[in-house]
Amino acid sequence: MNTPVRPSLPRGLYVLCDDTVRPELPLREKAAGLLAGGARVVQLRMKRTPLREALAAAREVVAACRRAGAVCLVNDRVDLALLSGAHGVHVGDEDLPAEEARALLGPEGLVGVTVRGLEEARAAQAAGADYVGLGPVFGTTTKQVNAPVLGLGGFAAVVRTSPVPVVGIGGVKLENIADLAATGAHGGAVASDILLAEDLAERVRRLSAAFDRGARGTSLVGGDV
Ligand SMILES: Cc1ncc(COP(=O)(O)OP(=O)(O)O)c(N)n1
Ligand SMILES: Cc1nc(C(=O)O)sc1CCOP(=O)(O)O
Ligand SMILES: [Mg+2]
Repeated sequence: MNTPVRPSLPRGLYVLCDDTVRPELPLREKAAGLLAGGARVVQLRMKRTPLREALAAAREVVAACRRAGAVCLVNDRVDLALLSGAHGVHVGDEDLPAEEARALLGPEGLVGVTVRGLEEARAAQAAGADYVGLGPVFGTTTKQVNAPVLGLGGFAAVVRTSPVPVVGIGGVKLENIADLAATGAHGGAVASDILLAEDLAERVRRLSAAFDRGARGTSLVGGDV
């Protein structure tokens, strides 16, 4: 009998396909732009889309991601992740607990968990998380976050000792993603810096390249990004 294999979370740029940023642009068009730019990880974050529309959007975006070979995670909703055939889910304090998300998804689903520090990262691992989203690394206007800004130093300190891969989130942009990657972060999650760009695909390309450069230790601080 074959053991189900859980996909691994690709390292690098992690994009939020978000309905709160530039809400007039449909999610499927956002996803098309992100995938055209080579996005390898897409999180579908739907905060204002009615449930049935959200299910339809999830099915469309997951199918597009699968055709492009990208990993698609649904934010908050394990039910939508299961119904749409997504690769997994991302949950935080206001969502199902990580243990329950893991139980519902089974061993083959990816589970990401929001954390604010090292102790929470350890707890997330014990609860079955594959990775943690740690933030806010920088200030963000996309969401009101009730937690202090970590800054690059605070973020790096958690990355160094976290038992699970860490994706940085909150105010991650072209001018700071290489430095974020240079801390050893597994990924950099970006919403507004991409979704507000005129050319989403081009912004994805530039952010991915900057992350990869930073991860290789060749970040040019203040240089050509
Ligand atoms: C990669 C990643 N990290 C953190 C979050 C935040 O999740 P959560 O705390 O559940 O807040 P909402 O996104 O649901 O507002 C995330 N979405 N992605
Ligand atoms: C959805 C989200 N969660 C955060 C957290 O710290 O938990 S920060 C954030 C917003 C990310 O958007 P942007 O890239 O536009 O700053
Ligand atoms: Mg959530």
